[in-house]
Amino acid sequence: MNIAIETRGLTRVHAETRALDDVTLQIRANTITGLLGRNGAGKTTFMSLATAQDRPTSGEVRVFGEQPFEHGSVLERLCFIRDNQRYPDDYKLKHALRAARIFYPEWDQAFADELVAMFRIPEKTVVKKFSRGQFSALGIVLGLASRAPITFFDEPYLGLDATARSYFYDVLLRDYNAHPRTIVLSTHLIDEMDKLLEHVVILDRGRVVQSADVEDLRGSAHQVSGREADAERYAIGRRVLRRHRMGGLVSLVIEGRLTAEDRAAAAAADLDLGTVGLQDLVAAYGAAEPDADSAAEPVGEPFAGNEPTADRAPKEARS
Ligand SMILES: Nc1ncnc2c1ncn2[C@@H]1O[C@H](COP(=O)(O)OP(=O)(O)OP(=O)(O)O)[C@@H](O)[C@H]1O
Repeated sequence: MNIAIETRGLTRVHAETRALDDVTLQIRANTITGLLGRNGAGKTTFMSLATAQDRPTSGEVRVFGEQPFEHGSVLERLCFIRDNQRYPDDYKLKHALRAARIFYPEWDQAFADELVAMFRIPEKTVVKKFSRGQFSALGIVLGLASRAPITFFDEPYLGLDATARSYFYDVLLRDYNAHPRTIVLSTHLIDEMDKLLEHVVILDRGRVVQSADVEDLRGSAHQVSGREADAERYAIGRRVLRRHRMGGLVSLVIEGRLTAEDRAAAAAADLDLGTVGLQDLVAAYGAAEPDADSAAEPVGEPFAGNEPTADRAPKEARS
């Protein structure tokens, strides 16, 4: 397996906050990996450390086998598009493109021009006067046209309208297929990006609670719904990741692959079985706050007592 990024015990502490806490993981080369997790989970911190924009408190990060800090040959292969990127006051589109052309060895100007036209990025306005969506679009142009071997996007869609977001997902996939490379992106729009992601790393309060291929994750749980008493009986002895209650009905996200016995048990109890969406799985693994309120958890009510813990987390997350 070709590894692009590897961390061991990576930790970043700010005063009282463990922004990243003993993170050991690997990100495969030539995959699109989603960094998922609630606000403050440590996603930006992870990207800042991997791109040498910040230093770990302890532990280490290796990018293409090297420590990135002050390692020019590694840094020139990285592109980090931050959601709050700063540009010089007088910078216009052409200045940002010119700087990118100098900085990124694989820069594709024709592709950048195509993207600028599609996103309708203004040429005469200084970047600091851009709308939020135009600002994000500029980041996307720089990130994609850089063709950097590893490109990090930190919530690249902020302010983009639905048409522009859909265009971004399409063009990202098209360009990634034509020019395979490693893409790491943080997102809260899990349902929208579901089809883009091959691997996900779910962070919660600075720790990795899941690092898995999306296909494996999808198969790692199932959903059962029906009358509450019947569903709860089915759940006895199984680990319930999420509960959604609707009147006398309940829908449970249950850890574990569906077996023939599960199907028989569900059919006997007149329960419906279904697959679990990535959003629900992430909520189950990455946002399982026992007392999170329902407004913060629109997909359902987390089940107290079933919060993922280190001994329940998968092997890779624990190692
Ligand atoms: N420079 C800093 N000083 C103090 N605390 C910080 C600093 N940078 C990050 N933190 C804290 O570290 C934690 C992780 O922050 P981080 O920005 O990595 O989260 P995130 O997952 O990217 O969040 P979001 O989804 O809201 O962007 C947060 O609690 C944040 O307040």
